[in-house]
Amino acid sequence: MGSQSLSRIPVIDLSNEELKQGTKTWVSTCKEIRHALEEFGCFEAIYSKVSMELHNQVFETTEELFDLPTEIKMKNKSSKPYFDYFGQYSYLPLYESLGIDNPTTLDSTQSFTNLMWSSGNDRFCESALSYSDLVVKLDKWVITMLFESYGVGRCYESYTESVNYLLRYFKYRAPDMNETTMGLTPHTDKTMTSIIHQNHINGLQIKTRDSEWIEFEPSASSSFVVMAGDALMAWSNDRILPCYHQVIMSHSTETRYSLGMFSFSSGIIEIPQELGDDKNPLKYKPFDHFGFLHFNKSQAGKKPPCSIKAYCGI
Ligand SMILES: O=C(O)CCC(=O)C(=O)O
Ligand SMILES: [Fe+2]
Repeated sequence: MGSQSLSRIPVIDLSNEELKQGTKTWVSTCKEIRHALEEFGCFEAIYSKVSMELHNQVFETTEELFDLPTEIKMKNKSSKPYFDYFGQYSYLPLYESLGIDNPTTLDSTQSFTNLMWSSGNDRFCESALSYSDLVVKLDKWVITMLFESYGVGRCYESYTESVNYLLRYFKYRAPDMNETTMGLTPHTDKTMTSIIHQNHINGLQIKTRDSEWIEFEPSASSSFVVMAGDALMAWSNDRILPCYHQVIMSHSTETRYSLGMFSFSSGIIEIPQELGDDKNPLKYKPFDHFGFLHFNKSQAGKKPPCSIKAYCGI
């Protein structure tokens, strides 16, 4: 494992109202996104549509959520793998997390809120909904530009029709003296994309291709880390490698709260023919994304070094 470095991941400003399809800025931003994902598996997006006020409201209500009794939080269950409550792990004592499936719909956000607070919590529900709406727009923007930069804009419609978003809330408390500082062990996400946003406490580290760990330091409160997941690697025929990351908490700091907007396809992901050629034939069969999540959680999925290749590699 390499040492921690001061270098940074690419920063791309996606706040620009002028960013219209077909303009010069649009074309150059498409290239920047593709380059960042191919070289780093991630980038920092500046996205000021999430205002300071919404940022504050989201993190205040996140704190209220984690302050609920554990048995209430454990009611967050799902038949989908990775969509339920995580926490109370002896090897990860700092970490806890909850998820809202389909967070851009009032029905889902409201039913999650009512499950957590039987007498309701309008502020939580409203901020979750407004936040999700904006971050899903950011994700769709990134996907549009990425698909376009590969000349496969035709795939965008069918992908977005089947996309299933999951909003996860994370808490990492500061470690006690002599306690592990590991917030989350090194991993890649099983998603197409993951968009992470945090409060003022750092901890997310990203591994570069040179095996250096970079600590993510947001440039602003409107900073988001956009990461490629394993499914995007397969979709891109290995042009994009997934972002390897971990969370490490330093001693004597406050609690870190973060939010992740995770994208999954509820259908079959087809690898665009255009992303293969004679030298690089397609390396993956069309695959069922949720089938992959189930495989990854099974005993068989834990053995291979790369579970997506084991699941649908050719
Ligand atoms: O909290 C973070 O910054 C990252 C969370 C994460 O990597 C995950 O849940 O997959
Ligand atoms: Fe992750």
